[in-house]
Parts: sequence; structure tokens; C-alpha cells
Amino acid sequence: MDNSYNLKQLPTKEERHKLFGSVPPGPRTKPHEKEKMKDLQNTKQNFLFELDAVGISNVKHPIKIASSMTPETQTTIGTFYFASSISQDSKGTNMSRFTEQLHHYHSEGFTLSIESLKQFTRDLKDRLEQKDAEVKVEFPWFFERKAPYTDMAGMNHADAWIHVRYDERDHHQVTVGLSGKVTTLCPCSKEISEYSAHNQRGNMKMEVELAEDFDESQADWKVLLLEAAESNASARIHPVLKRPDEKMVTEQAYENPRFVEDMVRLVAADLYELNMIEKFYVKCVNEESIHLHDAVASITYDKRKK
Ligand SMILES: Nc1nc2c(ncn2[C@@H]2O[C@H](COP(=O)(O)OP(=O)(O)OP(=O)(O)O)[C@@H](O)[C@H]2O)c(=O)[nH]1
Repeated sequence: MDNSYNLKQLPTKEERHKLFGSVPPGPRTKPHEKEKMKDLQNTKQNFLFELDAVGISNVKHPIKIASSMTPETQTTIGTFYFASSISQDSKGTNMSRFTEQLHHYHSEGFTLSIESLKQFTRDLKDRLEQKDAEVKVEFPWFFERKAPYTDMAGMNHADAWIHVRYDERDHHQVTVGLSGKVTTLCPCSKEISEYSAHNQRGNMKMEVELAEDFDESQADWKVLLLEAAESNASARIHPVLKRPDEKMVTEQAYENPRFVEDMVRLVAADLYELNMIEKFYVKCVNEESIHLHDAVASITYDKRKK
């Protein structure tokens, strides 16, 4: 038996939904006015444990950022994490308030910065009626890069993040980070080979805790971290290279060979010299071109403890 419809005589959309299993609404017995709804998350009772953090993550939102490299203002995509601690006698947090506040800031024209996130966490703590609040936002940051000989420009990017924690003592802890790519050329390969040396794309990750008095109007932390990684690498990475440029970066890499260990130690030395950094973590992952595996090294250093 042929049950197929003639395509010119499709059933209506409502009939089609019924055909695929939609059923009429069932009886509604629970209130739909907010005041009459049970507020489970605000139940007060002994719930056994206080929680360090409860909130929402992976919230994507357009953001405006400022940069001391071109382009100086840019709209990019932020991926947010919001949270606060909650007490033992509180069942849950009010999760809608995180995105409610983000939308409010966005409609007021908010530019993402350490200062604006400090304000954001203070307001969030009050809005949540909790004793602390934290926000972490990760975003791609774009910067123009010129070729070393021809000066031809193109756009590079690195992943940046800011994490601000506001505590009950009215204190902000600010951590910022950057992940970017560099060229590294193997010193061992250069040493033992009659000619050439293998090289790789190195992934640098730097996360630093900033001093409380750090003034972002005096220094762009993104540029400082990028410079720490790139100025210590065998060569920088470029979006556009003509032949004279390619010759320059190839020779520069050969003149500046780096092991993965060299990379983290050299970047650590630069971060050590920057006074506004109190603690740092540096990691390098080299995507080996002569292996399927990666080479990896890392260091954590807290200046306050040394
Ligand atoms: N606390 C908690 N809420 C959740 C969870 N899963 C989903 N929700 C959210 O609960 C939200 C309701 O948000 P609330 O902020 O508590 O809503 P409300 O009480 O009407 O909001 P206020 O007017 O701010 O008090 C929905 O948006 C859901 O996303 C969870 O595991 N825990």
C-alpha cells in the first residue's frame, strides 16, 4: 500500500506536528505567576556543606575590548564563567541573575577591562545577595602584525582571559592570561646536523596574578605577555610573509634556537622582572615536526614566597 502524500497536498503544519507525535497540552495545575511559584533555590535549611562556587559557565557574549596595538578597539566574543560561594543553609543560587546582569552591562555599553570587571563582581555579589562573586572571561584578541622586511600587514590573534574574584573583605584578586603561538627551532637538531634544523609551532601559555595596584591605563597586560613570549622565541609568527621576509624569519630562527625548557625559563625571567606581576605560570607545548607527540615544559613561581 502506498501511504506517501502527494507533495502538492501536504497536511497543514499542525497536522504534520501531530503526525510526528505532538499532543495537545495537558491540564495545568501549577501557578504561572512568579509570586505564587515555589522558590526552591531560596529554601533555607541545613544542606550539609557550604559550596566554594556555584554559577554558570560557557556563556558566549559579544564584548568590546581595548588594545594598545592596532586595532585599538575591537568587538570580539567573550566566553564567561560566573559564580559565587553559597552557605550551608542555602539550597541554591539564582542563576538567572548572572545573565541578567551581563545583559544590563551590555546595554549600558560596557567595555571589558579589569576595572569594569571589578565593578561587575561587586554588583554581582550584591545582586546575588552572597558574600563573594567571581567572573572569568576568555576571548580572542586580535593584533596587527607587519612582516619584518616588507612591512606588509595582516591580522594575528591570541587567546586572552581575565579572572576577577571579589571576596567578603572587599578585596579583588585579579589573574590574567594569554595563549599565543611562536616559532621554536630545535638547538639539538641544529648542533648535530650538517645543515638545517627542524622547527615547530610552540604554544605559549602564561597566567599571572597581578598586584592589587596594577593600573591598566599605564600598561596593556596583553601586549606585555605577548612580548614576553615572542621576544624570547626563535621567531615570531606572521600572517603575511614575502620572500625577503621569509628569508629573515628563517635565518632569525636558526640564530635563536630554543628547547621547550629554554622557552619557559626565558619567559619566566621576563615576567620575574615585571613588578606588577606577583605570581606566574608559564607553559610551552611544542608541536614537534619530527614526531607525532608534543614536547612540554612548565613553571610556577610566586614572588611573594621567595
Ligand atoms: N540554582 C539552580 N538553578 C538552576 C539549575 N539548573 C537550572 N537552573 C535555573 O533556574 C533558573 C531560575 O532562575 P532564578 O534566578 O532562581 O529565578 P527567580 O527566582 O525567578 O529569579 P529572581 O527574581 O532573581 O529571584 C532558570 O533560569 C534555570 O536556568 C541548578 O542546577 N541550580
